[in-house]
Amino acid sequence: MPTEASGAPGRRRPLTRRALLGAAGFGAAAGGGALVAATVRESPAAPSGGARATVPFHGPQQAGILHPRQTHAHLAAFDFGARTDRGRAAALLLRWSTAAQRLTRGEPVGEEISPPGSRAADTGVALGAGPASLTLTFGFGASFFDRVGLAAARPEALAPLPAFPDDRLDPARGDGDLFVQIAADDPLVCLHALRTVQRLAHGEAKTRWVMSGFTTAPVPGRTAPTHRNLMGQLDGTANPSPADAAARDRILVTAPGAPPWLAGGSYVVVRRIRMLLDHWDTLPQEHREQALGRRAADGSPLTGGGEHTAPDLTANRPDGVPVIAHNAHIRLAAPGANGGATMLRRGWSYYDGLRADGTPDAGMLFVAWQSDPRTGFVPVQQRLARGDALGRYLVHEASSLFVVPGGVRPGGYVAQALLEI
Ligand SMILES: C=CC1=C(C)c2cc3[nH]c(cc4nc(cc5[nH]c(cc1n2)c(C)c5CCC(=O)O)C(CCC(=O)O)=C4C)c(C)c3C=C
Ligand SMILES: [Fe+2]
Repeated sequence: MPTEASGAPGRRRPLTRRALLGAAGFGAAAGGGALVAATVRESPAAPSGGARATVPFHGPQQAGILHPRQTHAHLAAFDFGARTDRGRAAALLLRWSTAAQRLTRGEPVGEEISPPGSRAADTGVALGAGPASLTLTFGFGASFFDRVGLAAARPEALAPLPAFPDDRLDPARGDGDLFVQIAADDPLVCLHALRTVQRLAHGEAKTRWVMSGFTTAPVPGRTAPTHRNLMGQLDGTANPSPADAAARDRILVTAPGAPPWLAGGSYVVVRRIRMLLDHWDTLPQEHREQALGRRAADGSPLTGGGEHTAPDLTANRPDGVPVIAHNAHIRLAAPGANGGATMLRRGWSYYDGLRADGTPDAGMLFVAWQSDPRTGFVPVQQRLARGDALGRYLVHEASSLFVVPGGVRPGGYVAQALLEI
């Protein structure tokens, strides 16, 4: 077990890196110097493609936001234990950052950064399989700031999401002090990273929930193809392009007044949205396409063109009825209908077997990134919840909002500028 906490939970006190490296539950196990050396060691040349492909952990943004979606993901939230304080939280984030750096290079995470009492370091389950574009992306729930004694630093945009009509949320599968999104193009690499993150949280934070998702494997020769969700729709067509600077400003926190720890960060909404697939699958194709406003085969809008042709929301049929229905999903969700609301939707499908009633427990792990949820997700979901034709076949079962700090520089750790102020 870790030694006693270095301060009472919530107590605010100056925190130097030296103090951090001596913090309980970390320094005792690792020895600060060895760990710092490990965090600054530079990566070997990145191999390219498939299992050997790497996405650097360090950079101006955390990896896993703008990078094309990998095929496997675990989304997990953690709650701190009773003894947590700012120093212990910083030590955990240093452990996690060190592990993330190593895992994303395909290197083992050795015993030397394990907290005392945690289970054995690495069973080798993913040996030789990765890093397969592994990314680990860390975030904080609103409760994080209270738990570490930094309530005054909690961003206003991290206010709880409003209640939406017809939400059927399970609190045990939402929120949490800490969040991690782990994604990779190999399922063993992905699970190994989750198990490592859990191991390194030992004595400090407990897993609150985990949700696991998947999408189609990349098609050779096609770059970042739109994926099909479990309703059979091409999903992601109208996403903002991370290559577009104006769009990036709506995905990442780039405002000059943002606190340093948040610069280049983002806010992520995570929702478990079950699909009533047994019902949906029996509907005539025309009805399914009307509910969305796009054709199933190629994702083109019902007003014509190809997948990336802009929908004509003013077009009417000869009888005066709009070609894209008043309650079609893409009409209600469009930025133009929601004050310009923009978000990068980057979710995964899930299948968790059958429910007690024999229907599939399947749907979408909706993951949306934005610079401010109050002008991103919230207005869009408010509109969708009032009458989206697709919504009849969906049940929102879990919901979370996390703030995701900016990127990590070599030798640093996630949210260092917040935790060492
Ligand atoms: C609040 C935000 C949104 C939720 C929740 C949401 C759920 C959801 N969406 C689909 C399938 C599709 N959505 C599509 C487009 C689309 N969806 C949103 C927002 C939410 N969706 C936006 C902003 C847009 C883009 C609108 C536009 O500008 O045209 C599409 C069309 C293809 C695409 O652009 O991605 C599909 C398909 C499901 C199945 C779902 C819940 C499970
Ligand atoms: Fe959508």
